[in-house]
Amino acid sequence: MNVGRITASTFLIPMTPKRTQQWLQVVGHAGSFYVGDNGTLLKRFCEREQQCYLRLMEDSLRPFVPAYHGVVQRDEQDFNMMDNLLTNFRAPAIMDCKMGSRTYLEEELQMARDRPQPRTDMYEKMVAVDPEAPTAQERTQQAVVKTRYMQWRETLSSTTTLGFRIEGFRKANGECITNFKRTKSRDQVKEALSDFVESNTHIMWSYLTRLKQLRQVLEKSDFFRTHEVVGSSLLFVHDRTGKAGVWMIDFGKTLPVPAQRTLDHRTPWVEGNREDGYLWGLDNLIDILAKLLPLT
Ligand SMILES: Nc1ncnc2c1ncn2[C@@H]1O[C@H](COP(=O)(O)OP(=O)(O)OP(=O)(O)O)[C@@H](O)[C@H]1O
Ligand SMILES: O=P(O)(O)O[C@@H]1[C@H](O)[C@H](O)[C@@H](OP(=O)(O)O)[C@H](OP(=O)(O)O)[C@H]1O
Repeated sequence: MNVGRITASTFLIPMTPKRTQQWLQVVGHAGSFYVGDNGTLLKRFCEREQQCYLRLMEDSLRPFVPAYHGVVQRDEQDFNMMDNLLTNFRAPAIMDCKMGSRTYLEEELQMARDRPQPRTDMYEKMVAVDPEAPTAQERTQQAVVKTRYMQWRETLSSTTTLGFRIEGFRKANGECITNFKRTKSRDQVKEALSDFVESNTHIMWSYLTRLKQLRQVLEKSDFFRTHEVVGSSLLFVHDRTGKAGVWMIDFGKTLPVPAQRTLDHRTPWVEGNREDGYLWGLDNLIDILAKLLPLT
């Protein structure tokens, strides 16, 4: 599904007479969401994502994902209905971190080999950041293949070196920052995280505690053990009342591995092993956040 990208925009759409539902999309494809009734969010239907949510509702990870409420139709299109994670926050700060050391599926790599489809939009996004990045052939074609673009994005940012990257955030004061394509080193990530939480140690502690709980649950989850989790994000939300939470979102590229196989999510990826580096990234994220706090 390619419905365009957004950098940051605000949707304040009243859905019920009783209460105004607030929602704001930090990053991701534009045009994929509607705000639903009673604190729900509708995301453009994706069967893979539906299958994941159905399984996650039965898994120990359930408290760490938005509750899933099935498929609904709007304007003759199907949507997955889930909880809007912003519902119980006031003017929240929101951050999207894309997890894992790889942002494309093994099957996408195979497809790119079998049927390469060079894209001009990705070439343009690439040269906008680094005019020197395209190869001579890409320059001639004025186009790049998607997996090559994704790999370039991974090495430019912290995806390859830390196993996660900050995609963007909105601070409690409404400021939106999405220019993290070159945020790569531990120090750069630290600085960005510190800016997001506005150096509030209470919020940092809350995030750290929640991430450690998530790690414990991930290490035991049947769902996680048996799925390649690619392009999924952690959504961080806090507000000025001191409330904070982190949830896993975006399972459009999360696939079951063949029966009898399992993943540990820390072993480095080599093509064929399906490893995604998710837990390695979470280890690094926890470590970086902990170092922002005194005496952890
Ligand atoms: N359940 C939710 N509650 C609140 N906000 C959400 C929820 N799901 C998604 N969002 C918002 O929408 C953004 C994009 O979500 P998501 O990653 O699912 O979309 P996508 O279009 O699949 O993204 P990508 O471009 O990475 O494929 C998130 O960064 C977040 O701001
Ligand atoms: O962040 P960027 O640099 O804008 O690049 C986009 C990002 O990698 C998305 O994750 C990807 O969508 P998927 O993860 O769904 O593949 C999208 O591909 P697309 O243009 O084919 O939708 C890319 O354009």
